[in-house]
Amino acid sequence: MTTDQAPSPALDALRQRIDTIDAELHRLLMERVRVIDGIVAAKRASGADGVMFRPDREADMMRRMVERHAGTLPLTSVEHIWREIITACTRLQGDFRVFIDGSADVADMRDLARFYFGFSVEMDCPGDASDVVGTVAASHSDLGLVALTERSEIPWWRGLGLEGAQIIARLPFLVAHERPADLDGLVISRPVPNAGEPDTRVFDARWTGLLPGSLMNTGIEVLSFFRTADGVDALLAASGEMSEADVLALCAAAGAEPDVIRPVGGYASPIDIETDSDGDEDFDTGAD
Ligand SMILES: C=C(O[C@@H]1C=C(C(=O)O)C=C[C@H]1O)C(=O)O
Repeated sequence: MTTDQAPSPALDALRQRIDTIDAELHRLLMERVRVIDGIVAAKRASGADGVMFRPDREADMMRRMVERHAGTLPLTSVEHIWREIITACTRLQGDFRVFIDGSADVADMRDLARFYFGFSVEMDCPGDASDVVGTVAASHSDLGLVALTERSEIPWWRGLGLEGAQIIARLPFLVAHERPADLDGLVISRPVPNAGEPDTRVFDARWTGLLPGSLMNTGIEVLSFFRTADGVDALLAASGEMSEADVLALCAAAGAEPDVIRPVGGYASPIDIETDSDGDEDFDTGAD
């Protein structure tokens, strides 16, 4: 018999405390769902239909979670628990599927989808990233998950647009050197009703010539690019405070003169949980 099985009043008392906490957590979860019922009614009354995810609200919730977190429970475990809760609560408002990009590593892509959208959501793989974009654009409220690679085999973002499928989130949202489900990806959906201004805007930009290295020094991030016969198709991310004209001017100053620049969505800025604004390592991510 191990010590653990030996009668110990102290251990019994602690387990009773865990049981009480679990019952309270469960009670609070059920109470949360009753509040969601009210949110469903309020959204219906305001005419909201289609995509029920509200990425800007979720980003705020996650930021507050990071701020209040303390102790040894890895922050990414808390994140995962909340992702399961939020997705379950969103599905109660209207069901949806997640279409995943078949050109990425299957295991990494499934991990990413399961981490953010839980284990009960239906997943499907219609093909490559372009197929995901097309399938989401033709859907009522489904989501797409596309892997971000620096150099893309296809300019899959050409099918995006603010009226159809667009970028609504960037993953992982909590950034750490080592974390579970760490594939870089973008979430795609049809327009989110009453969406706020994103921290970062994303553009489809095309120009003739090379990709100037100095573009990255302008504050613009090249999320991905595709080389055409005589130029570049790029997916560019810029601060939400920059206008389309600002982005165009920065590109031109760096030596790329886009003849096409189109907004294709945006996202809440991911949070680096290893380095706070002072540069201190503050959060336990569960990494070795
Ligand atoms: C509850 C809402 O809908 C969704 C579910 C959320 C949740 O469970 O907390 C948060 C944002 C939305 O993605 C909402 O819009 O507030």
